Amino acid sequence: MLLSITDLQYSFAAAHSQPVFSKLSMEASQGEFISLVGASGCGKSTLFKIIAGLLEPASGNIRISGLPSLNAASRLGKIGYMPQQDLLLPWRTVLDNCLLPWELKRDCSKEDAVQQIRGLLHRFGLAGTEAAYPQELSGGMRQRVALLRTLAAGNDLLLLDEPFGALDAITKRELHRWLLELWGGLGKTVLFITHDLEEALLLSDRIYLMTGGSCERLQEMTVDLPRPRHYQLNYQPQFIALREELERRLHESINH
Ligand SMILES: Nc1ncnc2c1ncn2[C@@H]1O[C@H](COP(=O)(O)OP(=O)(O)OP(=O)(O)O)[C@@H](O)[C@H]1O
Repeated sequence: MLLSITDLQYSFAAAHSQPVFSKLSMEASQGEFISLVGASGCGKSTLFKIIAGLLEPASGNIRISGLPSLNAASRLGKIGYMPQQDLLLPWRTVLDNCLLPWELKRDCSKEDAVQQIRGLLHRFGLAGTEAAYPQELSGGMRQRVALLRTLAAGNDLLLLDEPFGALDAITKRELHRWLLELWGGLGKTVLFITHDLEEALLLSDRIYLMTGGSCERLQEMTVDLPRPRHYQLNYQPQFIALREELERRLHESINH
């Protein structure tokens, strides 16, 4: 198992007497694509911040690659994390933004790092943008740069928090196609937060339904659809049935 979380508990400061979650368990295998869906405020982003090492849980275990559970400081930098806002630095070019992970690690020469980033820019359909500044790019391009920067850190586990949430339907559709192709060739494990149920079904092997509060084992749904997947799948009866089931279960879990 690449990621195994057991009995996680977390509360923000005293103002919130209720824990965000009190006994949360979940897991992800190497190469799996997993979406997390759930009502706004149920704790999805908080869970990502804990896994990434930005927040320390009150209790519980987070094991990565079967190693003993690490504290937050030791997890920091070992997991690729793309927060909801792209956080590209406006005063840096695309290339310099993408070099940030290398600047933190300096695990190879700068020339090698630049060459690697140029290869990725090409693969991400961003060739020719390396000298541009983030504000000169479209929303879809910015998200691809942010994802590239997350990938450039070289971690096996990627946490993507609503990466396409703010994009229009057509751009989103293009990025789905692109992400499916890219992920197919990378062997990375992805945890993906979304409010878009069709997006979750199209991309994922499994979906966790988060309710927050005192839930124990998260409800999950296996997306048993063949790969490679494409958008036409949305109109097929098997997909529509899964969408109905997911919506029903989500509704039930929220009103439980
Ligand atoms: N820094 C903070 N201090 C105090 N409470 C917080 C903080 N960040 C989040 N919360 C609270 O914790 C709960 C979970 O928030 P979180 O952002 O994890 O939810 P979410 O499921 O990601 O929501 P959304 O889908 O709207 O992004 C919410 O009740 C929120 O108000």
